[in-house]
Amino acid sequence: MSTDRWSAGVIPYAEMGYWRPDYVPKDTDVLAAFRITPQPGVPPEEAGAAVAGESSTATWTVVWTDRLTSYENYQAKCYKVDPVPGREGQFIASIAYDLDLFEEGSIANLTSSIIGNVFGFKALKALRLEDMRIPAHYVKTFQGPAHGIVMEREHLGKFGRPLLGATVKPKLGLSARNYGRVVYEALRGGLDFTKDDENINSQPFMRWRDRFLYCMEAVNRAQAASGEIKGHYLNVTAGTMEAMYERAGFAKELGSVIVMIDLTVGYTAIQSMAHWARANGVLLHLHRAGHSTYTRQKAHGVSFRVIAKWMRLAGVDHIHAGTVVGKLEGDPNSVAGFYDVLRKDRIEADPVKGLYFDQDWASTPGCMPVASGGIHAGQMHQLLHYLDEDVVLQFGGGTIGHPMGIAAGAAANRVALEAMIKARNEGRDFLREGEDILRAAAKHSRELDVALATWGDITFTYESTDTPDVVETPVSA
Ligand SMILES: O=C(COP(=O)(O)O)[C@H](O)[C@H](O)COP(=O)(O)O
Ligand SMILES: [Mg+2]
Repeated sequence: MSTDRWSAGVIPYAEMGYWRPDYVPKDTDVLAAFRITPQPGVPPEEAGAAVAGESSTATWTVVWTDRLTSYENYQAKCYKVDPVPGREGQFIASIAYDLDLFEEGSIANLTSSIIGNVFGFKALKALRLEDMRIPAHYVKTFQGPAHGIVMEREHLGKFGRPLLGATVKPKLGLSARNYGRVVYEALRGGLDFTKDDENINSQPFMRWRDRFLYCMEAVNRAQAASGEIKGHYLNVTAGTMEAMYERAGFAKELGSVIVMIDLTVGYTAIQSMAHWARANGVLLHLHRAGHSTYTRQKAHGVSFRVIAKWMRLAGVDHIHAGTVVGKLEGDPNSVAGFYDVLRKDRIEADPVKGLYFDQDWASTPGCMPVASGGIHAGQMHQLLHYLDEDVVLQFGGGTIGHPMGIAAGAAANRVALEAMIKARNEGRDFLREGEDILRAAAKHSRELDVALATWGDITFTYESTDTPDVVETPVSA
C-alpha cells in the first residue's frame, strides 16, 4: 500500500487506485465505455480515473474510512483509455465495476452509480456513456421483458412479417368517441395495433376511462370484422404508481392485450409496470419519450444503446428504437446496433454498429423494437431491409393522412408489407426492386396507389448526429 494514498488532502484519482492499466476485467464485472472530453491540462487517464472514482467509491479527497472497507474490491477501475480517431480531445475510457457494487434487479441503483454524479464534473468538458457490458450474472437478477417477442407472436397468432401499427393523430384534442373511430378504422383497414401518443394521458378534453372504453369497443369490433387479434396500446402513464395500476387494471378488465407507458415515468415505475404486465398477461409497450434530450449528442449524455439495454433488463416488451428512413434521428449503423441489443441473445462487439462490448443476454426474452416517426408505405422495402421482421412498423401520419381515409391508409400499409414479404420469401432482391414491387402491388390496390402518389417522394435526408465512431473495442470477443 502506498503511503501517498493516505496523505491528507486532494490527491489525483489515478493515484488513489482508480487508474489500473494492468487490470484484467473479470467475467462478473459490469463494464462501461465512456467518451470523455477532458478540460485542457487534465490528462485523459486522470479524467477516466475520476469517472471511475466518482461512479463507485470515491469523493474528491482522501477519507480515512476507506480503511474500514475492502476498498480495492469496491473501487471501479479505469483500465484503458483510447483516443477517438479523428476527434481531437476525445477519449474512450473503459471502466470495470465489481458486481458487489450493485443491488440485484435495480436499474435505479445501477444508474445512480454509473451516471449519478459524473456528468457534472468540472474537470470534464463533456461525458457520454457509450455502452455497457452487463454480465450474465447481473442480467439474471432482472425479470427481463414481461413476455418477449416469441410469446407476443404466439399471443397474437401473427408470424413471419413485421407487425403494423399507427399512432392516433392529432396528438391531442380528439374526444373519446372520435378517437375510438380512428382506432376502429385503422384496425379494420388491416393494422395489428393502434396506439395512444406519448402525451395522451387523461386531459380535460378526453379522460382516460372514456378513452379506454371507446378504444376497446373499436378493438372488439375490428377483431370481429377481421377475425384477427388486434390491440390498442392504452397509455397508462400517470402522476402516481397507484393511478397507473388503476388504469392498467381497467385496461385488462376490458380485455386489452397491451398497455403502454412513457420513459418519462422513470426506471422504477417501468420495472414495477413490467412486473405487473407479466403477472397479468398483458404486453407492455414503452415510448421512449424524452430520450433525445440526452441520447442524441455525440459527446455528452447516454447513448440510446445503453437505454435499450436498461429497458430490456427492466422488462418492457416493446420499445421505440428508430426507423433509419423516417423523420427522427437514426443513423443506419447506430440503429442496427440498437436492434441487435434488443433482439439478439448474444452480441459480439462491433465498432461499426457502435457496439463496444460482447453482451450475453443469458436467454432473456427479446424486446420488440418499434419503428415510428415519419414513415410511409413507399418506404416498405427500405424498412424491411434495415429493420428485418421482428419489429412493429408504426405509421401515424402515414395511415391517418391518407386522402381516401384512415382504413384506406391502413390497407395501403398492409398491402405494401405483404407484397414485400412475398417478394423476400421468393428470394427477390427486394431492396433494389422495391419500387417495382410496390408499383405492381398498387395495380391491384387503389389504396396503395394513392398512398404512393401522395407520399412516394417524401424522404427525410438529413445528416445524422448520432453516428458511431469506429474505435478499438475495450474487450475483444
Ligand atoms: O407519434 C409518433 C410518430 O408519429 P408519425 O408516425 O405520424 O410520424 C411517435 O411519438 C414518434 O415516432 C416517436 O419517435 P421514436 O419512435 O423515434 O421514439
Ligand atoms: Mg408520438
